[in-house]
Amino acid sequence: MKRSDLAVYFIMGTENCKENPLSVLEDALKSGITMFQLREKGAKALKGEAYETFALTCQSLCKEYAIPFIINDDVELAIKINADGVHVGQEDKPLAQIREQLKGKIVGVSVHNEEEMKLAVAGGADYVGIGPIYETQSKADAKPAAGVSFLSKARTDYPDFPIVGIGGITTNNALEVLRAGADGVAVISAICQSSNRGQTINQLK
Ligand SMILES: C=C1C=NC(C(F)(F)F)=NC1=N
Repeated sequence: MKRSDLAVYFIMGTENCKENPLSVLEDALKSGITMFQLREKGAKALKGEAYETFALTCQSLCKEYAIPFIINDDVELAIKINADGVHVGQEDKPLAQIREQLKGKIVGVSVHNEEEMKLAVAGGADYVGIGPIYETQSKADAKPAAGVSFLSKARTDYPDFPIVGIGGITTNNALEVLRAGADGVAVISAICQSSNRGQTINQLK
């Protein structure tokens, strides 16, 4: 994984799209996203066979565009379908165990403070997600918007570590996140709901 892979990190699940999620993903891939995370959450989340089939279809679309395909939380599925990696939160399995299970794959970790950042870096994470930077519509149990202050601090403490900002990021505030030191921005709604994804994605870079 290169730091530039984090430039426009699209995250999506079936709950985030009104249109067909696969056509949204293909349009986003055509429009220049640099990384994709399948984050299947919510009351109507796909489960079992349907979830795996959907994941495999997303994976093959990403492969067509040579874009890293990341699974949120589900380490077992990521291993089973040989995804390019996983993104995990603080509540998931110990990072050391995930790192062991996914040697050579991308392991991303959500961090919210200096202690979590220190543990993620020491534990072998390939990148960290910091947020929510702004108010988010996409995560029901999100912590309050933190702004860019912790992101700036993390960049100061870890000048060369891959960091992506997440939470309420749009074409209107992405630049602030990058100026604060993020390698890129993770986006759900701004891309899912865009009427011109090519333009939106260019304005996030
Ligand atoms: C809760 C999350 C926090 N950060 C990220 C990412 F942007 F990928 F780092 N993904 C998530 N699912």
